[in-house]
Amino acid sequence: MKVTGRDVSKFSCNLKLMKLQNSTEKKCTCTTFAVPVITMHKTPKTHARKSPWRSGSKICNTPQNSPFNSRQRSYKTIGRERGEKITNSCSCTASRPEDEYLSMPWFGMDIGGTLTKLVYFEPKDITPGEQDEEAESLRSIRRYLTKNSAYGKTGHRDAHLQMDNVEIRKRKGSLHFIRFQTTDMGNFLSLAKQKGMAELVTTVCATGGGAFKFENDFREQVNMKLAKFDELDTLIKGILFAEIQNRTECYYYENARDIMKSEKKAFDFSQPYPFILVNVGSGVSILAVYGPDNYKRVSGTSLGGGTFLGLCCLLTGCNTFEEAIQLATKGDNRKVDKLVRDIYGGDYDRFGLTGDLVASSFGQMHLKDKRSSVSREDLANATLVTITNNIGLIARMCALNEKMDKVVFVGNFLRVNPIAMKLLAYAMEFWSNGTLKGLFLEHEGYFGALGCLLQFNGEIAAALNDTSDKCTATSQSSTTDKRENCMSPLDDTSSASNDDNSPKETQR
Ligand SMILES: Nc1ncnc2c1ncn2[C@@H]1O[C@H](COP(=O)(O)OP(=O)(O)O)[C@@H](O)[C@H]1O
Ligand SMILES: CC(C)(COP(=O)(O)O)[C@@H](O)C(=O)NCCC(=O)O
Repeated sequence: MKVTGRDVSKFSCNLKLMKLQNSTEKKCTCTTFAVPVITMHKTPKTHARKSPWRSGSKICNTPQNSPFNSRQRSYKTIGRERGEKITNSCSCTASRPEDEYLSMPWFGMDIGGTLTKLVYFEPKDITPGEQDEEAESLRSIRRYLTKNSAYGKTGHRDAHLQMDNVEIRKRKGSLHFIRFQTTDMGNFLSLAKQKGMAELVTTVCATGGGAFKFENDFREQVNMKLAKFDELDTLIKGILFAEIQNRTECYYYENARDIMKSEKKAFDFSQPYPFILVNVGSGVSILAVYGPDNYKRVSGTSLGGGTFLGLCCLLTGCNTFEEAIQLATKGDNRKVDKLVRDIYGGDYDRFGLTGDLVASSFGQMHLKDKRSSVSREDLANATLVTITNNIGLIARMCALNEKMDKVVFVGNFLRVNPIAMKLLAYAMEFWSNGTLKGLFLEHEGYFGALGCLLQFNGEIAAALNDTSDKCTATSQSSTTDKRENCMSPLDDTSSASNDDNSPKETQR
């Protein structure tokens, strides 16, 4: 699946910079600076674009050894090129990371508990003039990232997820989706250094727990600062952006109640709200989403993708997620689990529990003879079914509690994992008597990184000023009161809809 972009000009997004890395102001003597994102939307379409990634021209007299001078493109130049408002002011400081984001390469990074996800924007509208002026290291990074599909020990580019014809900050290009094991961060940093990234990039937009954990490593090893964004904020922004870009981003399983026959079908997710969002990463976070900047974290469980992989490795001796899934595909959980029929001899009719339902996960494994007859494949399958059913159950309870009828599952646990997706689709539909729908998204685990990259999108940031969403708070809680718990204060419209908990559609 290669994705060709749709018009995203109406997309609005409100990412919050969690903590500005460079809190010490770097004084400069410049007299002008560009207001980088605020006025982007006022740029006339006809405005001539010049080379946006030329490096070297300086405006701020920052110290020689500062990462803000030689590696950064002039703010003034950037502003003029992009038609941004040039403000006469002496208050220019180099402490605003948003200024630095303007220079290419553009990345968004989600450093998760298991995998690091990197989304890279490759400009495709480079003019010959720009090409001449482009720094060689920038060109070679672009070539390296886009021509290869494997990097270092564990890096992979998911070429099938590439998004073409995407417009970000008035640049047309492609988005590339790259992942590597978070445990391989040391190698990634060495590679980044070796490829000259450290000379070009001063600030990386990052999310996920690793944005905090590895902050010092980035600074010390490659002299890069991390501009940190909340992983749940960026997750939602990334999802909304991908949905707008890609008509077939969202899908469901038709005939979900018959797992053998259920089939993937596109779902129109253009009117998404409200919905339950289940992010199955190493662990699981469950959100109730009411609007682009209006959500709360309603639940979570530590029994997630990491649990599946960990238990599978323990039980089967496998070493990779792909191997675990392959084993699970060939196995049969019924040899491991205790079914209703193993206990009742058939169905438990009174409460609608059919005989083939799992009554007790791994419930046969206390018996020596049963233990000796199960295969690695059966154990892998039972592990997958156990973890997936548990996630499905919690998600369904959350949907019931929030009175929502759509449950969107994301996260890399679903990667190459149709068994889990079909089981989740089944669980949503069957246990709700058809009132709940399980939905899935093609870019599975990349939304956090994508949401981070969208910081580069001038239109989106500019839309912040116009949008009726007035959510600005950054606190997060997991209590059940929506008002207290909401990530952002609600404006009148959204609070009205919030009072009514019914799963009605909210216009985007
Ligand atoms: N190549 C892989 N290596 C390790 N885990 C993988 C891989 N592909 C999918 N997974 C699954 O995805 C989970 C991580 O999902 P992800 O959304 O990236 O979460 P996190 O942000 O916590 O790393 C793993 O726990 C595992 O179940
Ligand atoms: C701590 C996390 C948000 C980290 O995200 P992840 O890297 O797992 O995607 C997630 O693992 C989680 O929500 N765990 C469950 C915690 C709980 O509610 O019990």
